[in-house]
Amino acid sequence: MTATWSQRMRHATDLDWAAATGHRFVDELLAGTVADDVLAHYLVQDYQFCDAFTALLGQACASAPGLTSRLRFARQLGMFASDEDTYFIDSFDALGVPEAERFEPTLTQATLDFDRVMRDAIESRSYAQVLAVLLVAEKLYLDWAERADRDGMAATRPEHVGWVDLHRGPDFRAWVEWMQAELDANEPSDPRDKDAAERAFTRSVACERAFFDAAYGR
Ligand SMILES: Cc1ncc(CO)c(N)n1
Repeated sequence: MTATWSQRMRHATDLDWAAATGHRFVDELLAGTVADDVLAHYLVQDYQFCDAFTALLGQACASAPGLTSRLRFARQLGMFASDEDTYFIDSFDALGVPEAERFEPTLTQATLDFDRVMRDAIESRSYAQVLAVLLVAEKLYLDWAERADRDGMAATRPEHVGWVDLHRGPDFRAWVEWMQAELDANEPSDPRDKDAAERAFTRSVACERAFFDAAYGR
């Protein structure tokens, strides 16, 4: 079997992908040893990431070719507005993150860069470009979270376990696999759109790695 378009994009980013899924932050999260200030900083920045990400999901819903795909994104948007947001609020409470930090933090360069990638995809309105960024964000998180299934997880605090559990399990896996098949089924015939989607994919993987680095780089 020859590799699909999405598999080729994925393999072209092997180095950054492995650095992100094997990152110190993930090691410490799974071990339950991540320092509270590191986790708080990461979650504060990630809440801002989630703002652009929600907009990106909305664009996917708008750019999707038909009702079946559109409803798939609509369901995921609903999950984001409930389970994922609850996790953030509960974790901010547990970690004592003040209001201003929750809603108007100073953004790190890594967050700004990732935000740009997502906003570029939104502005393109290209289904392939939007899906490429979404797929990286979700598949890379599935990959590191499934390390807990393979190796076990020593973490027990809800702020730790909750973040792992949001990114693994049969439903999350099915969502990621659906998106990957959807991207391959919608490989652009326009070479410029295809090229832009490939660049969006690559940039997103580099952003994921830099985002974890930034949790320590203060
Ligand atoms: C930075 C980042 N990438 C991916 C996800 C999950 O999509 C997340 N919550 N944050």
